[in-house]
Amino acid sequence: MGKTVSDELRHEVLRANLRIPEAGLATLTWGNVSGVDRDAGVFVIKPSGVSYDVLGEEHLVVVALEDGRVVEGDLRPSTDTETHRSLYRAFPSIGGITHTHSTHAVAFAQACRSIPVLGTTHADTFNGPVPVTAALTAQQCAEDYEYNTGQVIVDLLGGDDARAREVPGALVAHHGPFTWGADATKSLEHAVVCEAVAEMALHTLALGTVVPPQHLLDRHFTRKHGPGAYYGNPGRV
Ligand SMILES: O=C(CO)[C@@H](O)[C@H](O)COP(=O)(O)O
Repeated sequence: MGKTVSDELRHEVLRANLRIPEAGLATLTWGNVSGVDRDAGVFVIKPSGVSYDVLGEEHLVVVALEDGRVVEGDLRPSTDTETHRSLYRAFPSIGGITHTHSTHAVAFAQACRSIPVLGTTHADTFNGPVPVTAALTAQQCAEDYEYNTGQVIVDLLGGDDARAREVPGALVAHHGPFTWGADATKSLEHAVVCEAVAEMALHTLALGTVVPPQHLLDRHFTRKHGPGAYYGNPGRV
């Protein structure tokens, strides 16, 4: 079978995966990045359990958006593959997805608290708190757990693609952050920002929170992304 995805997409997905340890976002192999080719109806994702220091383009796995079948690749795709697939199918603007277990974002996920907007660093990327999902139900865990891990994010955002563009990430309760973007590279960059603002928020909350003025937050988001509807309650956790 000929190659199902471009060399460019493979290279971009590999590079984004290798930036997970470079950015200090993962312990062991606790993170994965994918990129989608919607015209081909597939996405490329990191194989499960493969260490970043041996990861190569030849290890990446190509998966069908429609039903999750492996269409190319010899290794088992990431355990989070169905979560990625669930998000790609719900939000058409998403071109890439990153999942990590980065320490400070996971702390908020484990506390079931959103990452509040406490400053312009956050507002530059996320037009609202990085929200946290409800915990998966026993049934959601028993059936299609990984797909449902994506569905709780979809439910959290109301399936709203516009909101997914303005707040390109969410915390899965008791688990960790998923971020996304126009491509794999942007999704990784959003994962870096998510972890950075989670750490900043944790320190700010310890010092005593001062809710930033809305006009300041709006100015920072809109100067980079254009006008948008502001979601969420600034500073409320
Ligand atoms: O969320 C999890 C585990 O809770 C995963 O992200 C693993 O930490 C990485 O799994 P693979 O991508 O190696 O299958």
